Amino acid sequence: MRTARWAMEVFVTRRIPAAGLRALSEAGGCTVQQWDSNEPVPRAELLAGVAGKQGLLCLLSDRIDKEVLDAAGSGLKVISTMSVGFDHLALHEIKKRGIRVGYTPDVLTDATAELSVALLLATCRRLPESVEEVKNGGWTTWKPLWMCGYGLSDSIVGILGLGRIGQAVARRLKPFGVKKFLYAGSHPKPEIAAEFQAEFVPITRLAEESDFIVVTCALTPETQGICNKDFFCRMKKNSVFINTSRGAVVNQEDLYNALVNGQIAAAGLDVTTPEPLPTDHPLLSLKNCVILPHIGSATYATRNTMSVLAANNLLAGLKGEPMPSELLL
Ligand SMILES: O=C(O)[C@H](O)CO
Repeated sequence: MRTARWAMEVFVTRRIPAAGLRALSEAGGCTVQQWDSNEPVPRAELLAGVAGKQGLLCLLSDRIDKEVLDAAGSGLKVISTMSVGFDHLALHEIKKRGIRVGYTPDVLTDATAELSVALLLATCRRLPESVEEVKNGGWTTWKPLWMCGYGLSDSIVGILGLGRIGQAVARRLKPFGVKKFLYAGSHPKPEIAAEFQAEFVPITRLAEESDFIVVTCALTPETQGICNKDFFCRMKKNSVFINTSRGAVVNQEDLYNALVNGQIAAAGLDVTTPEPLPTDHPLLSLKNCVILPHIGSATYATRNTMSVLAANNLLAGLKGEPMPSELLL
């Protein structure tokens, strides 16, 4: 634990990039208490740490629910999450208490879109499997029918959730020769979709017609488990499924069955339920499933910028000023 002298009190739930902590300490006027570790704050420490604080800077791995809000007490004014996702925050309880929320959209869009494309290519061109074959002696000679996968050229790409990250993915995939973009979501976005000549379709059609599906939607009650048995059954046998949003958008048992039964060709996941995925999880036994440890936004520059934005959101909220990125509840 590290403590510095300020007038308002804030709790920071993890070791964050130095730039973010510096932004807090240079602003003056607060006392910062931090769980100064790379590992998540234990629940008991979170409940104790937040007690009596006016500000909370948290991460997507911290569940901020009624229990935490009660432990904080009525003085808590601002919650600033160093993430664009906010499904870990009990927004209904937060709103009831009049607490303001800051988050970090935009600054991680490029990094996350880049990782989505990397994961898509790694999955459809079987990169982890191929690297493994080189190491284990499976590479005996050049073979016409060996390690073949699927390419983007002339393909149909379906984006589930054409938000900031979905658009940035489409923008990056277009030069690979994608024939057509489809998108599904809560409503059509004709002006945005025009850039990619993307067609708004029901999710069932997205599943049926896409060669590649990239999930970039937010996790909400509406999207929870939306990629389920029915969805995977509709997908083409040679199609590839990519998820860089939140694990809970996918019914993982249904995905496992789709991969094992050859209903779809492959899947690439940067997000799972739970995180971390237990090392004996069935999905990890599949060669046609590439799993990354939620590294969408993990560039040094992006994480620095996220931490500074999270700090600035917190400070602005504490001062009663407009936040650089406030989540409107
Ligand atoms: O919600 C977020 O900020 C992302 O998932 C982090 O990569």
